[in-house]
Parts: sequence; C-alpha cells; structure tokens
Amino acid sequence: KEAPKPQPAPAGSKALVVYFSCTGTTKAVAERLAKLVGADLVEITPEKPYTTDDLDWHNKQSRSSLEMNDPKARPACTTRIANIAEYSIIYLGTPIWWGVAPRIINTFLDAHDLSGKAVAPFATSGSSSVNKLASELKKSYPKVVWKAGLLATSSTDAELKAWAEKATK
Ligand SMILES: Cc1cc2nc3c(=O)[nH]c(=O)nc-3n(C[C@H](O)[C@H](O)[C@H](O)COP(=O)(O)O)c2cc1C
Repeated sequence: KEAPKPQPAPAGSKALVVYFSCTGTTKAVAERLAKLVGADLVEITPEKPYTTDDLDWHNKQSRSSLEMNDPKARPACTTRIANIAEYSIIYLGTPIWWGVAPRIINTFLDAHDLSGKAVAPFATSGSSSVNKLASELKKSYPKVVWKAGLLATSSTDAELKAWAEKATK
C-alpha cells in the first residue's frame, strides 16, 4: 500500500508568527504557537539589543523609559519580511511595556504594508491586560484587519490553538 501523500496547504493559508522579546517570555509562546499552527517564525530584532539597564522601568532615563515617553520613538529594527504579502494571517507577539506595545513594534509595522491583512496580536506581561495594547494598535494602523488580541502569558496549548484558529475566520 502506498503511503498517504502529504496534503498541500490550501491556497492562501500561510501563517506567520512574528514576535519581539527581550527576556524570552514572548519568544517561548511564539515558538509554541508557530509549532501548534504550522506557521513560519520570525523574530523582530533591534539593531541595538536591549540591555538589562535599558529595560529598567524604574529609571526614568533608561532607554525603554525614554522610548515609551515618546510616542514617535522608532528604535531601529533590522527585520524586513520581503514575502509578507504571501501570508493570510499574521500573529504578532510582543511584551507589554507601559500598558502598550514597545515602540519597536511600530518600527516593524511602519516598515511593512499590512493593509487589508489579518493580524492577531498576542502579548505577555507582568499583569497588564492586552486590551489597551490592541486598541492602540488598531488606532495607529487602521488599514490592518485586526483580530482579537490574546494575553498569552500563561496560555495553554489548547487556548493558543483555539485563539489562533478563530483569528483565521
Ligand atoms: C520596559 C518594560 C515595561 C513593562 N511594562 C509593563 C506593563 O506596563 N505592564 C505589565 O504587566 N508588565 C510590564 N512589563 C513586564 C513585561 O511585559 C513582561 O515581563 C513580559 O512577559 C516580558 O516579555 P519578554 O520576556 O518576551 O521580553 C514591562 C517590562 C519592561 C521591560
């Protein structure tokens, strides 16, 4: 008997998980999600990596504080996804900084044309909910088809999968 042929993915079903992570929490979720849904995985990498001092939110002069205090800050990121148009769904993972997405997420979004694209944001945080992050992104990038956000700090595989599938509908 012949082995069953692998099913080719239906046209337009390509999924991308793209994420930013400084201390590994979002990265771990992104890796699990990509495996669960069979998505490509790309990291948003800052041109200048964040040091521990950079991430000190108690220090008003730290790099992250200065960036978050300036809505127009766009820290350089080297990530460019040339074939981003090929994806039918993009899962965008990020830590929550000051209640919203780090400015490098804006750098990434500014550099890619995601008009009409389905993008589902997921985030990890100490405690903040994903709502403000999601609504701010929606306001800043109104041409994106934003799907429901997920606070994924302690999401199970089943929760990740259910949320990811819903975003494709
Ligand atoms: C500069 C900075 C600001 C943060 N602001 C918040 C916040 O507003 N609310 C919150 O719950 N957690 C906040 N955190 C905690 C992170 O969201 C949390 O540790 C996240 O899981 C880190 O993800 P990562 O390991 O992928 O970088 C902040 C962390 C940093 C470094």
